[in-house]
Amino acid sequence: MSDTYQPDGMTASPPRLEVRDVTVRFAGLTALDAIGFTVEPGSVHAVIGPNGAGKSTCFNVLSGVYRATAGSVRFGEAELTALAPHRIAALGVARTFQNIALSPRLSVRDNLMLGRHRLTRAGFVAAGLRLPSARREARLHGERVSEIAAFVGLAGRLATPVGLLPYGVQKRVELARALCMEPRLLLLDEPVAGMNGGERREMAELIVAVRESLGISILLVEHDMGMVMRLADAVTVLDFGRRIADGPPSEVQDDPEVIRAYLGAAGESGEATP
Ligand SMILES: Nc1ncnc2c1ncn2[C@@H]1O[C@H](COP(=O)(O)OP(=O)(O)OP(=O)(O)O)[C@@H](O)[C@H]1O
Repeated sequence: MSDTYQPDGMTASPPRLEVRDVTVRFAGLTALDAIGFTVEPGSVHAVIGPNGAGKSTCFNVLSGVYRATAGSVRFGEAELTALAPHRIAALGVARTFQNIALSPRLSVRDNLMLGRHRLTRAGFVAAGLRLPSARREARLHGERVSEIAAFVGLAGRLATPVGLLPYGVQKRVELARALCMEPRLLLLDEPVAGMNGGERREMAELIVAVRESLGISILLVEHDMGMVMRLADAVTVLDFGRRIADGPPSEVQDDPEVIRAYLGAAGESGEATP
């Protein structure tokens, strides 16, 4: 991994994310029931819970895809609950998806350039006419893309169409694309789902590198308990839309209610316990 990539000036110290009393109801079903937690600046915070606990709903509220029925989400001074996804992204909140959301026919470089879209100042017409200002801007974005690709270990793959890459590498491209938005808070939705052991270890190392080298706050939803316990500074546990535990991993994993929730889920679905 390269050490030349640094966050831009805006990312020097990320704001605190404060989720307070957030409720989401879907036609009679309460997917989130007045949940709250705080992501401290520069920390790795995990949201875990059995299937259907409300983890994805929580992510969708934070990124503006779902509107909360009640409650507030503050990112520094900004209230996120009333904002559209592109406005939230503009504040420096970037996300990856559970299922890869890249353009498989485009090269890694082109996918990463799409990640820089919100930072592009040259208008559509200037870019289309290839005016000098637009060319200069494209060159700077291209250099930044190269730095970020090197940071995540993709320098040699920039010209490769994403669809030809192994799954674990595609997940790294997704993370790189999110970094291309120069985020201050990164939302990672099951970053190691579907990966083999080696790919999981590499992704875990990359997440640590992002936190340590860039100081970006990271909020992740993850089923791999071993990874959560090793990586996270703090863990929030959801079950049936309620917050049942919140704290450092060492405390949360011994919490009787957490053990009960996971044992119950394992009894129904055969999933691993924490
Ligand atoms: N758009 C929606 N419309 C109706 N119900 C929904 C919607 N999205 C989620 N739900 C319901 O809300 C509850 C929480 O779902 P959610 O996907 O947030 O859980 P999860 O913890 O992410 O689960 P998993 O681990 O399986 O991804 C579930 O009962 C789900 O069926």
